[in-house]
Amino acid sequence: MSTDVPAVEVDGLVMRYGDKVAVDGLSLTVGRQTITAVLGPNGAGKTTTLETCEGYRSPQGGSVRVLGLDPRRQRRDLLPRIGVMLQGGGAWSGVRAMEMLRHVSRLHADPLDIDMLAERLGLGDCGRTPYRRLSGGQQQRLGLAMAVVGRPEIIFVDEPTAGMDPQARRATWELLEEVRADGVTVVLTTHYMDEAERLADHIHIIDHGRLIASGTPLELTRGARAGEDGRAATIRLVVTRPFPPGAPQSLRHTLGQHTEVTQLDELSLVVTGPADASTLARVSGWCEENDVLPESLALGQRNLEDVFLELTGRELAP
Ligand SMILES: Nc1ncnc2c1ncn2[C@@H]1O[C@H](COP(=O)(O)OP(=O)(O)OP(=O)(O)O)[C@@H](O)[C@H]1O
Repeated sequence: MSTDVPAVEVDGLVMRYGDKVAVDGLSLTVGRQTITAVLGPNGAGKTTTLETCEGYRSPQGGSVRVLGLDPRRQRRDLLPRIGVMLQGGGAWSGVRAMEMLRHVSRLHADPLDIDMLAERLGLGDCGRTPYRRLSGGQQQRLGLAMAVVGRPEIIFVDEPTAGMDPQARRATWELLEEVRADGVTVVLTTHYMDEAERLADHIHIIDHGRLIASGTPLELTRGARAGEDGRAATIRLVVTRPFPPGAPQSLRHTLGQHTEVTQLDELSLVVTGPADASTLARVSGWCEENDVLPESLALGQRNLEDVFLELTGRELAP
C-alpha cells in the first residue's frame, strides 16, 4: 500500500442518533506519521467520528477511508493494521495486566515483545495486578500498550489522558511521541487544548459535528499581528460590572484596525493583536472613559482556547 494515501480521509461524514445529528458533513484528512488531534468541546462528535474510522459504525452520509480502505467493507484487511485505545480501557475487570497484553498480542501475526513494551510503558511493576485495581494512569497505559502491540500503522486514541494527574499526562504524551517516532500515525481526540497544542502536528477543531478550523498549532494560534515566535499576543480584561452595550466595537475603535476584540461573557473580553505598553494603556484609558472598573488586565499569548472563542463565542473547556 502506497504511503501517498493519507492515513485518514473523512469526506462529508454525517452521523445521527435518532433525530440528533452528531456529525454534520465533516471532512478532514490525517497525514501519515503525524500526531493529529481532533479537538472539540463535549458532545462535538469526536468519539462518533473516531468510532466510524475504527469501523464500529457505518457512515450515514459521506465516506471514511483509513489507509485507503473502507473500515466496514474492508475490515478484515484493515484490522491488523490499526490499533485502538478505547475510552475506558477495553480490558476485563478481573484480568491481570500482563495476561491481557499477552492475550491481545496473540491476536497479531508479528507482535512487539510484550516484556519490552511493558517496561517501556512503566507497567513492569503491575503486571500481576488485576485490571480493576490498576490506577487510572496505569489502565490508560495498558490500553495504549494493547493498541500498539500489533505494530499497527495507525492508532486511534480517544481522550488518552482523561482523568489523569499531570505526571501521568506527561508520561502518556511522551509515549505517544515515541510511537510517532516509530513511524506510527496517531489520531487522538481531546478537549484539552493544551494537550492538542503540546502534542499535535496538526489539529482539527470540531464543534456541533462540523469542522471549524484546521492547521498546525502555530497556524491556528497565529494572529493578524504575530510576535517574534509567530503567535499573536492577547490582553484579557475582566471587569467588576457587566460591560456597557457595544463595548467590543467601541474598544476596537479605540485600539485601531490591527486588533480584534472578542467578548467572552458579560464580564470578560480578549483583545488580540499587538500587546504592548501602549495598547495596555489605551485599554486602561478606554475603561476610565466608559466607567468600566477592571478586576484584572493580563497579558498573554493567543492559544487554541482563544481561537475557539473567536470562532464560536463560547469557551472550549467544559
Ligand atoms: N449512543 C448515543 N445515543 C444518542 N446520542 C448519542 C450517542 N452517542 C453520542 N450521542 C450524542 O451525539 C453527540 C456527539 O457525541 P460524541 O460522543 O461523538 O461527542 P464527543 O465530542 O466525543 O464528546 P465527549 O468529549 O463528551 O466525549 C452528543 O450530542 C451526544 O450526546
